[in-house]
Amino acid sequence: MLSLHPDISSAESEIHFFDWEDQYKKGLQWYVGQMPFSYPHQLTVEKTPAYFTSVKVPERIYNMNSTIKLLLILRDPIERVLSDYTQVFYNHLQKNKSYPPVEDLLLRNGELNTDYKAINRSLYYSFMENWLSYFPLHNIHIVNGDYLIRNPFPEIQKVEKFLNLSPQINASNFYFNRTKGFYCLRDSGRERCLHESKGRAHPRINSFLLDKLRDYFHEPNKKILSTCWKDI
Ligand SMILES: Nc1ncnc2c1ncn2[C@@H]1O[C@H](COP(=O)(O)OS(=O)(=O)O)[C@@H](OP(=O)(O)O)[C@H]1O
Repeated sequence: MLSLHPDISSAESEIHFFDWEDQYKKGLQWYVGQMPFSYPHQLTVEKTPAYFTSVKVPERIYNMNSTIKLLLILRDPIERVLSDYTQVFYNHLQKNKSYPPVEDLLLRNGELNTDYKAINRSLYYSFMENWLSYFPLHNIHIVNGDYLIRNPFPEIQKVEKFLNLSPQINASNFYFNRTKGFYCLRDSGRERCLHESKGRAHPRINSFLLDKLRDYFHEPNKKILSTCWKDI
């Protein structure tokens, strides 16, 4: 979930991007609890994926700024489950710890293990309801994460429009990197892909588990699509 301070969003705004996770990795923990200062011409963006599923965060953000603009990237919930699993798997691997195969975690006695956190976190509508009790839908822009992977430019154009920014990014800012298997950014001759931990191959799952996941997410998917994502 990205939060944006809208009071300074104008065509002249420059984006000031702040990533708590990144600050943590760089060891700059003293920033925690305190947003960095930004200049009046800067549009401040903060990115914290864990906000979306937090029960307390919507109210806290509302109390800070009730007209804030929110960006939410959602992808096929099954892909999100597998992405979540893959991240945790590699985190364990880095610490030389083992992690069970995906089927062992997602299935219990032949049924979907709905207690597995990654499954719960993919029930988008259940979290969205809480956000919508504080923020109007028109202040939340949902980015289709699967489209973003396949063809990022149109998705970024929609984001610029939502933020009332004059178009600053164009199609030539993206190029497909065959080695990475994803689009990467090109700006003033400089090329940059997302970190190597993003875009790792997901485990292949058997059709039994896939069907269970499809069944489970069928109704919640319909709900989020019909209430929040009508233009897709
Ligand atoms: N251009 C490009 N390059 C690499 N990866 C891309 C790109 N665009 C979208 N993605 C998808 O973003 C997923 C990682 O985002 P995360 O949600 O894990 O990021 S974070 O939680 O905000 O840190 C990541 O998920 P995984 O594939 O599971 O790693 C990617 O599929």
